[in-house]
Amino acid sequence: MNAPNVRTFSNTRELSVSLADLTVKLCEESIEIRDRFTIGISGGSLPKLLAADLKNREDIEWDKWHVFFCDERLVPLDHEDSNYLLCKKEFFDHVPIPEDQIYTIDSSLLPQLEQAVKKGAEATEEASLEIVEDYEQKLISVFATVNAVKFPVFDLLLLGVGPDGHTCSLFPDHPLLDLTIGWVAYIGDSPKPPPRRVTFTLPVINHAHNITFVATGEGKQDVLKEIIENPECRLPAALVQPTTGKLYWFLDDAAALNLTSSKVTTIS
Ligand SMILES: O=C(O)[C@H](O)[C@@H](O)[C@H](O)[C@H](O)COP(=O)(O)O
Repeated sequence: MNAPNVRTFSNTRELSVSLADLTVKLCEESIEIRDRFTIGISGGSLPKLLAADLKNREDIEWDKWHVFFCDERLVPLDHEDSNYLLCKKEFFDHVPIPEDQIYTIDSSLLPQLEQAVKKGAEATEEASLEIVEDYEQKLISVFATVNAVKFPVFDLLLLGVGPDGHTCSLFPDHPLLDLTIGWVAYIGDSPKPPPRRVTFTLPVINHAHNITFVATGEGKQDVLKEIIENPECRLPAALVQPTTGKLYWFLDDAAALNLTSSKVTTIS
C-alpha cells in the first residue's frame, strides 16, 4: 500500500478549496483516461465540505459524473436522515450532474423491508437482499461493461470517519468487516441510528483508484492518531488500505492536533 497523504488545514474553508482542487484534478484525469468520473460520496459533514468550493467551479464536465453513495440509511429519499437528501441539498441542487447518473437506493423496496423486520430474521434477510441486489445492479450497470473486474474500481471515494473509527456503515468489531466478497452489504443493527442501512464492503472501498477521508473537529483527535499512526489498528477506517490506489486524509488543525507533525503536510 502507498503511504497515506495527510493534509491539514487551518480552517474548513481552506480544506474545501483543496478538496475541490483534488477532486477536479482526479475528475480531469479520469475523463481523459476513461471518459467518465465515478465517485462515491458519504454522509455526515462531507457533502457540505465537498460542495462549498466545488459547486462554484467552472469548466467541470458534470455530465461525465456517475455518483454513488458509499453508504445509505434505509429511509425514504426525502427523509431527513437520507444521505441522498443531504447530498442533494448541499451539492446536487447546485451542479448539473444528470439525475440518472446519481444512483440511489430503490426506496420503493423500503416498506416491504419494514414489514419483513416485523416478521423476523428470514423475511428480513430476503427483503434486505432485494435492496442490496438492486444497488449492486446499479453498480454493475456502470462498471461491468467498462471494467470486467471482480469489484468496481471507483475513480474517487470520499469517506468520513466517526469518533469510534467507523467509516461508511462499517462499525468496529462488526461481522461486515470480514466480508471478502459482495459489493454492497445490509446492516440491520447499526450502533449509530438509524439502524438499517446499506454500505459498500471493504473490498469495494479498497479497490478504488483514490480514497479521500475528510475529518474535522477535536472529537476526531484520538481516533485519528490511532488510525493513521498505529499500524496495528483494526478500526474500520484503518482497514481502508487501497490495494493499488492512493489514500488521502484531509483534516483541519483541530482534528489533526495529536498527529506526529513529521507525518503531516500542513497547508495554511
Ligand atoms: O451514515 C452516517 O451515519 C454518516 O454518513 C457517518 O458514517 C459519517 O460519515 C461519519 O460519522 C462522519 O461524520 P462527520 O463527518 O459528520 O463527523
